[in-house]
Amino acid sequence: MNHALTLDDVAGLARARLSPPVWDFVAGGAGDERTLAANRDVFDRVWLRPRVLTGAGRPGLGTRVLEADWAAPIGVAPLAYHTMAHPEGEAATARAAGERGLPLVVSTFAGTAFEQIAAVTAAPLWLQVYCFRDRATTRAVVERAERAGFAALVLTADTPHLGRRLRDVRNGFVLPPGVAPANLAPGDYASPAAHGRDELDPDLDWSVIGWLRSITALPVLVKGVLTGEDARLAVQAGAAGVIVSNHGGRQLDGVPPTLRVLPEVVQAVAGRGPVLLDGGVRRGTDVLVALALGADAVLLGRPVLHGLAIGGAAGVGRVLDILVEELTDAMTLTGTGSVKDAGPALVREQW
Ligand SMILES: Cc1cc2nc3c(=O)[nH]c(=O)nc-3n(C[C@H](O)[C@H](O)[C@H](O)COP(=O)(O)O)c2cc1C
Ligand SMILES: CCCCC(=O)C(=O)O
Repeated sequence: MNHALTLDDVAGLARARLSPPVWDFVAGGAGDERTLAANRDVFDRVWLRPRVLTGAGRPGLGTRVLEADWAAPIGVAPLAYHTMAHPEGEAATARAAGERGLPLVVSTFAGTAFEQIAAVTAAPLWLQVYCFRDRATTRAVVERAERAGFAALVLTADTPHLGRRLRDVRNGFVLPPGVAPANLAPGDYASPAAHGRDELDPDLDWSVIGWLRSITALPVLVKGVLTGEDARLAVQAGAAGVIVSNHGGRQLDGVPPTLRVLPEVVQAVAGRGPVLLDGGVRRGTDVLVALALGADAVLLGRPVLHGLAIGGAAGVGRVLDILVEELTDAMTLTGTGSVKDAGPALVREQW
């Protein structure tokens, strides 16, 4: 594990550890996986403009999001069933993130009880909310997370139903034995595709933000925003922030890579709350580019499950350490002293 020097190294090791259908469930995207590929390719089309002799010295990576301290502008994206990758699941992830002062967004479909997750980290925990047709189910999940000490809700808005993930269709993917949601009532969750088709509420509109705010005191962020128009509506509806995300290319194939739409979302939100980005972040320079184009922080998805697969909490720790070290390197070598110093002058499109 210690010879893994990049997140791609970790992915390579993880692939050998996971069964092919689980690997495909994690790695795959919707349709032809055009959006999945673009999320990464877009970072290759941007170059950094380093400033020299700035006197910036060793950079400070710390930042504040929703009045909480993060040791770096990097959090863990909501991912269903960490227990698919390692038996200790979200508890292992939370331990690794917590030891590093980094936040974790816990999925509605977490494989570990919220209370167990909260017990092992002092870093911020946010609950990702899937809104079910049965609002009582959603309400129970939200109340449980709030009681466990979670600090914010992240409403996933891009999933009126689960996208067409052809790898899973071809594999007839079902959850491995022993993997189930730990914070939902017992039920038949074996096929994410079937459950995601039948149980999620496809009729949601912006009033759901008001409803969530009526059942909890927690701030609500909206995840899955890809246009300036929706970013504006999110803030108007009472959202505390937005997450620019195409669900890691797993929902509609053909929507743009997140980095491309980040500037229009940042402009629309206009400082009225944090703007986070996920999708394809695999290197410290990717983080720095996202910050330069206006993100307050990024969330990391699949690499976290890769880390779990290769070594539980230690594996996730390795993934987070690599990204933090790479970001430190990139900030040092561009003369960027702090997160807030990263601005548009730092990047240039490929020419
Ligand atoms: C296996 C897997 C499970 C996911 N589960 C959820 C989930 O439960 N809720 C959610 O909002 N997003 C979920 N996502 C999407 C991630 O939060 C995130 O948007 C995406 O993975 C970021 O892209 P990246 O993997 O390229 O870093 C999932 C993604 C993967 C790969
Ligand atoms: C029903 C599980 C949904 C998990 C999810 O959001 C994803 O796989 O992208």
